[in-house]
Amino acid sequence: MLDLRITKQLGDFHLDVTFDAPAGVTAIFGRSGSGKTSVVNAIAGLSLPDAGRIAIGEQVLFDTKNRINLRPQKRRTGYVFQDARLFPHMSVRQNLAYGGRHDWDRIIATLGLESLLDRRPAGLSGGEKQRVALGRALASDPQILLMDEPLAALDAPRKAEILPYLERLRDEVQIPIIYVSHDVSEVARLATTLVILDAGRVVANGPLGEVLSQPGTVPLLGVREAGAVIQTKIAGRLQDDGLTELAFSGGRLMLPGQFGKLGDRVRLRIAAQDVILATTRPAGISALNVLPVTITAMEQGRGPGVAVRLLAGEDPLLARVTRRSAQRMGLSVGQQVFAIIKATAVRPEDVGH
Ligand SMILES: Nc1ncnc2c1ncn2[C@@H]1O[C@H](COP(=O)(O)OP(=O)(O)OP(=O)(O)O)[C@@H](O)[C@H]1O
Repeated sequence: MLDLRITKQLGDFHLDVTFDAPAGVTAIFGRSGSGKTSVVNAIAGLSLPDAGRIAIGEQVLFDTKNRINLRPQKRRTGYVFQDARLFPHMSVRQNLAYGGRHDWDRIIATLGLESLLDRRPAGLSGGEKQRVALGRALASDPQILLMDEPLAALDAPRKAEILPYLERLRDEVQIPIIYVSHDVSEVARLATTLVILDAGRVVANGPLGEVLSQPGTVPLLGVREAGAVIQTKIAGRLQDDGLTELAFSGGRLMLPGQFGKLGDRVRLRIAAQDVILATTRPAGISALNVLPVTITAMEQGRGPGVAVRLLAGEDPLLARVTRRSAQRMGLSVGQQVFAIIKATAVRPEDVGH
């Protein structure tokens, strides 16, 4: 567990950040200039906070009160940057060995590096280079992995290619992974914990599903990007229709596509704008997914929209409706309504594991 509490003045910019990061992926999300890189650099020891404390488990990396400031080399951090920064004259095998020899075979298997070992970085795709950079960072046996926008330089197909490796890594390694990103769909796919920064401060922080379903996050994520993430399991297949049935605490959803075997876990992001609300169970509509839900919070935005937090079973969902609709329907907290999710609204990149 990372335990961080720091302040730093950078010109006119004041950074004042406190959060904990358990094992798994803690995504630090925020728009450009919100302070994400400054936080990661403080963990790595590349920049010195004015005050605060940074500890990983029992080990204190930095503490102004007790005058502790471990040098970067002593912090055992694995750092992966936006560009892979591999040594061009070395093979993949040599690049990995430069990191170290820790858990070598498992790292190679987890990141699918077997077939790349004898190649040089110049011959690798952007996604392959990042996998090697990640392997090199892990081979040094870090106690924390820091990833600063590792996919930002990749095009959509390369991103789609590398995301399953990152999902596997998240589920296999025991150390905290700090993942900086300004891409909501990436965060929704990977994060266990989400920290949202705005102008140098933490404005939301907690388990991913909880944070993403808070109506207050809508303006921070953007109205089109806002939406909840739910964990489901594959419960069935309708072969003829090409539909998969996913079960979660709130009921069952039918989605087009194949997402794995029966019983596999599937993580699904449902954009707030793709959820329609009805006060009575609708009949005669084409949408396949109608879930009984309870309204648990509502928040009016600056524009014409109202963000509505819903509970489907034990899982929170988020819907965005116009203020006019909310008034006309008489929506209020505690009310039982129906959420309608169009089967084709969930994009392939919003389905993960
Ligand atoms: N050495 C410095 N002196 C003055 N201001 C700085 C310095 N370093 C960073 N800043 C300012 O601090 C703010 C936060 O920068 P930081 O790079 O941490 O943000 P970020 O969220 O990582 O942004 P991006 O996504 O664009 O990388 C910015 O406004 C930046 O201009």
